[in-house]
Amino acid sequence: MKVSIIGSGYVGTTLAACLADLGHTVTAIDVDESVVDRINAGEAPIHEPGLADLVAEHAGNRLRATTDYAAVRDTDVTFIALPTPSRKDGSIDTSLVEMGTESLGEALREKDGEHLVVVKSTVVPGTTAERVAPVLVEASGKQLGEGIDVAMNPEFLREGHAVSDFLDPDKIVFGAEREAAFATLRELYRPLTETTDTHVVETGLNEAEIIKYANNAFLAAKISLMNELGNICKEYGIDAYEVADAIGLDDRIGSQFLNSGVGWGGSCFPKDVAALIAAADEVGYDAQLLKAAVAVNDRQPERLLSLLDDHGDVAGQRVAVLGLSFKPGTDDIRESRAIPVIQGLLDRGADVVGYDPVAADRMRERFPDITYADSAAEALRDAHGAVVVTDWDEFAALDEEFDTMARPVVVDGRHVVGRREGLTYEGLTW
Ligand SMILES: NC(=O)C1=CN([C@@H]2O[C@H](COP(=O)(O)OP(=O)(O)OC[C@H]3O[C@@H](n4cnc5c(N)ncnc54)[C@H](O)[C@@H]3O)[C@@H](O)[C@H]2O)C=CC1
Ligand SMILES: O=C(O)[C@H]1O[C@H](OP(=O)(O)OP(=O)(O)OC[C@H]2O[C@@H](n3ccc(=O)[nH]c3=O)[C@H](O)[C@@H]2O)[C@H](O)[C@@H](O)[C@@H]1O
Repeated sequence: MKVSIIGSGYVGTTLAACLADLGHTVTAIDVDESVVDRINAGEAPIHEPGLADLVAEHAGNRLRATTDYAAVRDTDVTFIALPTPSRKDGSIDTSLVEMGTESLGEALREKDGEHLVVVKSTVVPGTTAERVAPVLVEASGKQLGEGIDVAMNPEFLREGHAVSDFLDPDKIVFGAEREAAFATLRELYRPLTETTDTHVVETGLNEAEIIKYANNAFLAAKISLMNELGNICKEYGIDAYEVADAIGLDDRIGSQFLNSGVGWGGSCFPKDVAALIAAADEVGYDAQLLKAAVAVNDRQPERLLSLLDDHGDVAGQRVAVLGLSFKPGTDDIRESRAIPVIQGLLDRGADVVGYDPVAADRMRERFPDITYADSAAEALRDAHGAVVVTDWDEFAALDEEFDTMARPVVVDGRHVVGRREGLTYEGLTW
């Protein structure tokens, strides 16, 4: 099939490269010329394992990029993979999706034949039917079901595993109102559904939209629940990881996403949980459990720092922050727990030295005045304490580096550094 994709970020580029790999002809549309140039040059505009190879293989062949929305006319399906950021009150801002839809609709005015518009962005219930569809109808001059239609196909990929998650998903969700839209989506995903044992869920637009939020809210709340249990365990001197291993053996609980510690960050969990709380508020429901999940998450960085405080005042002392990205395998620092941790240390008057294998440059934009080390060893040297914020594998291998600390105290927020002689070790929940 001929597919166009509006927005070439984490989701759009992964979708574009993977659909090209599945045999479709794909046009990626982005307003950012540098993104377009990179894709056309066979380079991935974002870092994801396996993505550069796919872009290099298909660019100039089944994959091309442009800034020109007119390119959608030569395609059968357009995905909208534009950002849906949080507003100050937590609700999502759909203005980029609506602007993109308007440009798309205007371009489709001159197109003959059927066209399906698929919302890939994460949007609250009602967005596709009540915001995207009316803008599309108005801009294109066409009626739904008569030359044009809308569908919703949420994305569940994780950063750092985007390509493998897309090509081997647990489930694919199609939301639509008419059979023709479902048929197009089935055809598009056929190369995947025929070769993997993925489940396909066919449902309505609003249902597809909320399934995405329910998925993320469940996972975020699961981590917060484990953090709550972990905090209780810590007070009793019990290792919460032993407890998690045991409860995870119950199939009804499952062993994944039970890693307690300094909490969840990233571009999606915080934004999506806030958006669901705000959407619930709007329809008159007070989402108490989700609010509590956020409150527990917000508290973890301060709990980490109070464990460090127990070992002495850090004012005027060098303190190492190991890990700056929101999780290992990425340089993404959006909503990283390292941000409140660094801020908390600065508020205490500490002299902060941060280290991350890939995310230091990004964190430098947020905290230009702290020191950045080129290695964990350098960060630890002469430090009066260290906190571990990201579970990079290399931190598990640290050993003699701790001997160079002025005061060898480590507070581990990710259960990654081992206990060793000569080191005062504190686990956040163990
Ligand atoms: N990042 C992730 O891991 C996941 C994100 N999502 C959702 O997917 C959506 C997109 O997120 P990301 O891919 O992370 O965004 P992103 O910020 O990585 O990329 C967005 C791209 O859209 C482009 N853009 C902005 N306005 C445009 C316009 N009017 N026309 C064309 N291009 C335009 C930007 O230049 C940028 O390249 C969001 O709703 C997000 O919640 C869903 C699942 C996973
Ligand atoms: O909507 C999205 O964008 C995506 O959000 C998450 O993916 P992602 O944010 O890339 O990363 P995760 O691996 O889920 O980790 C999120 C945060 O939770 C933390 N986490 C994760 C697991 C765990 O057991 N404990 C824990 O604290 C991580 O350190 C990280 O800060 C979801 O896992 C994806 O399914 C979803 O598509």
